[in-house]
Amino acid sequence: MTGIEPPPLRNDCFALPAGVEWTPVDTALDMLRDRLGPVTGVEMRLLSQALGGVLAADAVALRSSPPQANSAVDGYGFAGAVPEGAHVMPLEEGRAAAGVPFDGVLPAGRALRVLTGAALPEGVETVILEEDVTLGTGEIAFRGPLKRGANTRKAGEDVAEGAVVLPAGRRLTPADLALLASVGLGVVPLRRQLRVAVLSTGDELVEPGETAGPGQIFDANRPMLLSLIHRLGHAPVDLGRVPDDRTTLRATFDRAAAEADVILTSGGASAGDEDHVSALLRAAGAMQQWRIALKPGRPLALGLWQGKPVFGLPGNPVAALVCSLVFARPAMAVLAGESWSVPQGYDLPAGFEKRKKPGRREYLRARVRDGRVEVFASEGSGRVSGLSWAEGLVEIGDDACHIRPGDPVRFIPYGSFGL
Ligand SMILES: Nc1nc2c(c(=O)[nH]1)N[C@H]1C(S)=C(S)[C@@H](COP(=O)(O)OP(=O)(O)OC[C@H]3O[C@@H](n4cnc5c(N)ncnc54)[C@H](O)[C@@H]3O)O[C@H]1N2
Ligand code: MOO
Repeated sequence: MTGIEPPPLRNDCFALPAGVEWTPVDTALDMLRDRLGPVTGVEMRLLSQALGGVLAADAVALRSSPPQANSAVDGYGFAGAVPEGAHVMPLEEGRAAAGVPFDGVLPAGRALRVLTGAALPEGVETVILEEDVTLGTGEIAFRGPLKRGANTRKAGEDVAEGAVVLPAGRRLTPADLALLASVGLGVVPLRRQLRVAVLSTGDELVEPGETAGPGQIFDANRPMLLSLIHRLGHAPVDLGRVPDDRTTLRATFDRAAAEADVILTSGGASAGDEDHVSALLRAAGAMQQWRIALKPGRPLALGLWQGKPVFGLPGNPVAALVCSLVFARPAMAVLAGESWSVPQGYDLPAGFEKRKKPGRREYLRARVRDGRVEVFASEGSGRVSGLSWAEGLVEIGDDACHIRPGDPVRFIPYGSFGL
């Protein structure tokens, strides 16, 4: 499995259905899900280096967990159940501890000292908690009833040997590492990290911290997109700022295609005189100008540059983030070998009023206060402060046209998008 590389993407993978003027968000998402696939190779990695990696194959338990029946408490073990009432049992010499099993068979009617995690020796089926026992000389006294199997854990009760514990496409969490370790997996096949090139376009852009002249603005999208990619578990490749000059942009695209698996650009995505991203992709013959029934984020240019998918995000920072979260995030996940996931939202009462055109999905910057969804004061797509003010997005459904305070609306926390 090591070193296997998947095939390149087909040239028409971003083509939208013919005859649909404004494509609904869900149709566009279905298309991405169906037409994209992993583009990254596979390597074996130690569990200690596997956090955040994407499983390239189902993880199968090498052994049951727990591997044998064992005690859930510190106490005394014996065979069978005991009825209600007082009981006295003679104590067997020795004990069973985790990792140090009792070497023998416990005769019926006798009790043995057992500690938490100890494999149950033959003859022990039930354990009584030490707090419920009076210890005498060579015997214990306690009260029933106790069911057979009380305070014990069955072999394989968590996972059976041979069971699939995690599916291919899973991005590993700290809890997943515990699960894999518990079933004996010390090495796992993981996808190589997806490399995502990020570049900003526009003559007006200046690096934050530098001196900006009149008419110039600081590049806000690049730090946002680079850190987003990092958060999503991919490897960001910073290709800097590119002026509105087609030769330089072409050279930067060539570099991006050589150094990365996917290219994210911002700015120049629509069809104006200086919209060089879409112009270049169009000239390369593999460009789709998506017309998605979505606000913000109408102009989204998708294409392939030397076989590498390009997401031409709109320049307005709010649209750039929304398009990244709604489209680029799931697409990059699939390219990285992850399984498709829909960000989990919560229906909560609106703390705002809004009218909108039906037939178009809208995402507003939002946060939850006192159980109600608040939205940012402005819907302006250049208002970066609102992105930072928000703690998530509220998704206003395609067909909604009038939201009144108290109506249920879907709030999707940034965390559900992986931020
Ligand atoms: N005639 C039309 N004009 C526009 C339309 C339209 O449909 N018809 N759509 C508007 C919408 S909606 C958006 S969004 C923008 C997207 O245009 P571009 O992707 O071509 O982006 P630019 O024109 O290059 O920039 C838009 C805006 O964003 C600022 N910007 C760009 N990059 C950055 C950055 N890295 N950091 C911060 N801000 C950035 C740029 O200065 C512009 O103000 O088009 C509308 N126009
Ligand atoms: O993409 Mo524009 O508003 O839709 O910012």
